[in-house]
Amino acid sequence: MAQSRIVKICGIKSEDLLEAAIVAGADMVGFMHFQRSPRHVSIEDLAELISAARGRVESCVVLVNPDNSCVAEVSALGPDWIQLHGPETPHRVEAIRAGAGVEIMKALPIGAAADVALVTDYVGAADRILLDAKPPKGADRPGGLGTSFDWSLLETLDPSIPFMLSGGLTPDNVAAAIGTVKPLGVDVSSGVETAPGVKDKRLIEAFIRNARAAG
Ligand SMILES: O=C(O)c1ccccc1N[C@@H]1O[C@H](COP(=O)(O)O)[C@@H](O)[C@H]1O
Repeated sequence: MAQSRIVKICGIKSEDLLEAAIVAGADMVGFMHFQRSPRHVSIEDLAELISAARGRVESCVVLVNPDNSCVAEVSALGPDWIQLHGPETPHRVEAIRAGAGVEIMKALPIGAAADVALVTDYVGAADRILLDAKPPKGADRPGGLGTSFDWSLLETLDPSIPFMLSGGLTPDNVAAAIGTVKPLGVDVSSGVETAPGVKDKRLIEAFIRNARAAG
């Protein structure tokens, strides 16, 4: 039987919103641990959120170019996944994966055909690939900016590579994204918020409903 499309709601900061995402049918939730993000949560809050998610929905902690002590501290909390959203090389991803003992999702920025060509370097280094919009020069963070990229760039990607899609997805465009790109899953943060870092239950429900309806 074909696996249904994975829907990830990222940047959750409270148990209330975690509960809303679970009830709405999310497969995966993401928690940011990156000081410059408006969705940053502390290690103490991560511990609470991961334990509240355990056995109900897959949890994923998003880190940006973490050092080994950060990876150890986060993996000790027992998330299902760590998402690496910085400039980590394939070699560094492999090293983190070997030491962390949790599955690793590697986010890769896409802005041009040359970025698509780099994706294969990470296949085998990470357990899953996430393709996100390349941030503009001077952006203060590498993701969570609510900007999308030209999905037609992915026409040159090896079709045997499974990947999740993110970058500027919203309840209004998620069905078109799924129809066009046919990703393994979709990931959203800004598109289910009313302001940076402020998630909205109704937008979360609408995103999941529209993603499921797209098949
Ligand atoms: O959300 C952030 O602030 C963030 C900071 C640093 C790295 C990644 C971040 N977010 C992730 O970016 C993608 C796309 O987000 P959006 O839907 O375009 O807002 C997603 O995985 C976020 O969790």
